[in-house]
Amino acid sequence: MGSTIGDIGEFGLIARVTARFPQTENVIIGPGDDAAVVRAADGRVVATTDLLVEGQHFRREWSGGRDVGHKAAAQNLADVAAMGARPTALLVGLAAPPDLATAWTDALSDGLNAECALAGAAVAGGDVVRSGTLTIAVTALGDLEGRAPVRRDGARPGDVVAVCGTLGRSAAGLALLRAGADGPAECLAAHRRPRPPYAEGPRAAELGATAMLDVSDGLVQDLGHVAAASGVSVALRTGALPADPVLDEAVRVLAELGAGPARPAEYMLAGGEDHALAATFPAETGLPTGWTEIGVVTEGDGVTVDGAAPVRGGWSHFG
Ligand SMILES: Nc1ncnc2c1ncn2[C@@H]1O[C@H](COP(=O)(O)OP(=O)(O)OP(=O)(O)O)[C@@H](O)[C@H]1O
Ligand SMILES: Cc1ncc(C[n+]2csc(CCOP(=O)(O)O)c2C)c(N)n1
Ligand SMILES: [Mg+2]
Ligand SMILES: [Mg+2]
Ligand SMILES: [Mg+2]
Repeated sequence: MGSTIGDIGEFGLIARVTARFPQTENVIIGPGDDAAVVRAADGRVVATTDLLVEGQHFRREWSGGRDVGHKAAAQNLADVAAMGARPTALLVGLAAPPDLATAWTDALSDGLNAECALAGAAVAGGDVVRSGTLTIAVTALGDLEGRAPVRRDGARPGDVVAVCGTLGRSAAGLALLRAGADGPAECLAAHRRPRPPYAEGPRAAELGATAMLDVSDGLVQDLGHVAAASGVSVALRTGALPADPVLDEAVRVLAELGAGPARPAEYMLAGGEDHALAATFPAETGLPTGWTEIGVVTEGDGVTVDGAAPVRGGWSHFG
């Protein structure tokens, strides 16, 4: 039998957790004092927070500690990137039952580290408390490095709407896990460890993106926030969505199991948690390489798909 966090206690757990986090040049003072001190070349700090709650965002039978670490970091680092900023540091709150294995928290820390490394960030501090519900609450900080933040309210009629990153794979992965399927592996991996294109956030900002966000709840729903904040309409074309043979295969597997929507586009339009970046660019700017044009900004309100109001929505926690 391995040890549990109840065996080693709060300060044992803090020592164990913090020993796993590397120091980076962004973090001037890391874990061990009352607060961290994080470098921001810019004088402004981008800050964002998102929680992962067992049962709501992950299940321990479907995701290991390392997966949850990757996902907790990714969903926050993606929000920093979506402002056009470079992630610098994470603060990690862990609420956990005392019988949680230390092997699980070690794996969580390793997953946090590995995902942070992909974005150039590091864990700079956090908190641990006892709780019946396993919860990971992450705050991410970022540096705009002199750039203007890319908000949700800057889309203008005539702009091009584009995405970078996968769409629908995470939702398909979750549906596959629910249906007891063991592949396509890329979809299961997308649910367990989303791969946001971090570097594309600052790049899109430099290239003049007028609005940007990461797709957490579903493309249509999230672009609805851009439309509302900007006072415009977003017109999407399903034919322009990036082709994804892996998603096509997942939908075939799900259809055989009698599970899930029939068309890949439905996963791409309504599936959350891929943390792709969606942005609007002035038509004359052109798109950065690696981005796919999926629609245009027009006068009006709301999001349309192929000229009509979409039927299926995205994720909402409270119905
Ligand atoms: N409890 C809260 N107190 C203050 N602000 C909040 C609270 N919850 C959300 N917000 C703010 O509301 C805005 C929208 O939050 P939301 O969580 O939907 O965005 P997101 O983090 O990009 O998406 P997601 O959580 O789906 O990844 C953000 O600016 C967020 O900081
Ligand atoms: C076990 C389990 N059940 C359901 C889901 C699906 N899910 C949960 S939250 C969310 C949207 C983003 O959340 P937030 O807005 O909190 O960032 C989605 C698509 C999951 N991942 N795991
Ligand atoms: Mg949030
Ligand atoms: Mg977001
Ligand atoms: Mg959400």
